[in-house]
Amino acid sequence: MDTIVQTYRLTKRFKDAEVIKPLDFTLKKGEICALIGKNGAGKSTIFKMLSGQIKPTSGDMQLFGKTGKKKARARKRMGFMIETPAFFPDFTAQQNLEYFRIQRGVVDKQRIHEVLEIVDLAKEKKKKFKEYSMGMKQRLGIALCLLSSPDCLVLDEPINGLDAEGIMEIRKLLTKLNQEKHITILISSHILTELELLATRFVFIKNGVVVDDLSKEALVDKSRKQILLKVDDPAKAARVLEQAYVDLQYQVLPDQVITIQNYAEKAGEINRLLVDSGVFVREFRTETLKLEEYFLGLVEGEQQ
Ligand SMILES: Nc1ncnc2c1ncn2[C@@H]1O[C@H](COP(=O)(O)OP(=O)(O)OP(=O)(O)O)[C@@H](O)[C@H]1O
Repeated sequence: MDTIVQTYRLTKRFKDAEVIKPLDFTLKKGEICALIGKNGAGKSTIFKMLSGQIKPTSGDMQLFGKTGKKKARARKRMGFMIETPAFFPDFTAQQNLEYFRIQRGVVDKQRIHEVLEIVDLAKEKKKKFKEYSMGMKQRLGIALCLLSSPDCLVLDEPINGLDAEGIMEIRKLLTKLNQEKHITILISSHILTELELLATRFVFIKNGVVVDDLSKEALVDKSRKQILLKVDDPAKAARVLEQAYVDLQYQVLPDQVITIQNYAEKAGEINRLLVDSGVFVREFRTETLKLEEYFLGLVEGEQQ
């Protein structure tokens, strides 16, 4: 079974507000899938529907290919960290995990030591939770998710508020879980750059709608350099360019501006070609597309 999550036209309405519009989403085995959207976009609501914490208003979903009652058993193969786990501040990390191990019916006592090793907290297991840094607290939360040896982790903003070192540690940990333990990961953030180095797929969400869904390769592609030119006759320029380059990707923008996405290395040649064809080129430059700005444009904007 290669599909871990599949939703079909899943929606959620709170009173008058439809906060998740019909959502068709697939999470494939082995992915580290980042759900990116600003606060209020609907990330937690999607995760809560997946975890069973809240009921969808309409639509359906399969977990590990199961629906109906079998879905509940399939859900046990997933570890969710949606809200900060309610650890006891005066308990040590080990005592906290022991409490939840019993509560969740995990039989193997040894598992506590295993998960503390995995999240690199074994040496600090006797420290009280309240003495932990933010990053350590988050890693303990992930350890708690791992107690039941899940095949998939769903983590809601686990690096929110962490410093650079904390973010790097979580990134290292999640990469290790994915590559060595073959755990599929669905993770959310409101900042693309936090997950840019970690995820293998990026799903952008705005006002409860998926506005883009890109592989890592496609994302890297979008961050390549582009050519920006300002000409007197954009239609003519476009004709000349299309004749010269069959697979040219370009956009004609307002103010007689044309941007070319996939030929930055041929900037000089393109400039010459246009001039030789009688196009008056007023401005010509290559620029690096600011990925963060581009995607902020995608996920920000007025709430509907
Ligand atoms: N229980 C609720 N009752 C009413 N509205 C809710 C409820 N839960 C969430 N919402 C609304 O649904 C929308 C989506 O919220 P959600 O928490 O899913 O967003 P998010 O992308 O996870 O953002 P954040 O990172 O701020 O949690 C928001 O407008 C929020 O106010």
